[in-house]
Amino acid sequence: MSFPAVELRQVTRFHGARNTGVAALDGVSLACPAGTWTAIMGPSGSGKSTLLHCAAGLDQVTTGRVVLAGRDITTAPDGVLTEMRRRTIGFVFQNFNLIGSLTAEQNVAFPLRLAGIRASRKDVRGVLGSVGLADRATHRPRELSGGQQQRVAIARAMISRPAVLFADEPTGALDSHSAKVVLELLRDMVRGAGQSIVMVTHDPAVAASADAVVFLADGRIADRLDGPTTHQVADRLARLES
Ligand SMILES: Nc1ncnc2c1ncn2[C@@H]1O[C@H](COP(=O)(O)OP(=O)(O)OP(=O)(O)O)[C@@H](O)[C@H]1O
Repeated sequence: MSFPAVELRQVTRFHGARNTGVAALDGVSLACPAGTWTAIMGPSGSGKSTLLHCAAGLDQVTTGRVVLAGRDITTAPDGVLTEMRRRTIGFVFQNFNLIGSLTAEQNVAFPLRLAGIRASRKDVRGVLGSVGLADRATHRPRELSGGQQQRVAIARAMISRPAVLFADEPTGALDSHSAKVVLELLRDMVRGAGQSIVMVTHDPAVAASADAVVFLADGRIADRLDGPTTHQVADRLARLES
């Protein structure tokens, strides 16, 4: 892919009236190159979730443009966005968002089924195997630990080979060992398959797994670190929060 995975051009997102409302994003321009992992950080209320939602086409910008995997989605109709959600982008959330009544393998196959594609059992088991859960294929979410559930969610995102994975606090509900496993899987997606990740996190150690960290403050990009260390990230964040 020669174009950025995600590009925001002069994006604003107002909540409420334009003059009196809150500018959750206020002139944000950002290009995340294909095959890279970008972390979004910033104080509470700085616009991280809004940025993720606008970039993924889950929320509409007030002004500016959003280009996702080379396609301008700013005013794309619902049908196009739905299609992109099924084929081009994947999501991993803090609380896993698995379907409780389905087994691990049924959860993994679910997005493809929605897209009218029948995933072979071999493919589904293969992806579950790659996240270390080959022996848990027929377990339901309640029979799995938090870390295992998040690995099922990652397998579900991997099976359609999305160009861009959006992750919202993907390790927020996990212990440190499970978090490490999940971060290694995300790293494999970027390194092995050339996929791109845009991730919101509050945790400097998690952000340091990314290739770059973009810091927001009051809806604007306030800082950026490339090749970050945990210490550098914590230091920059503390400056923004002080
Ligand atoms: N639906 C909404 N209506 C009005 N204001 C909103 C709405 N959604 C978000 N905001 C405001 O926009 C700003 C950015 O919110 P956002 O959720 O993007 O921040 P955040 O950085 O993700 O925060 P946190 O770290 O606390 O989750 C905040 O001031 C918030 O109050």
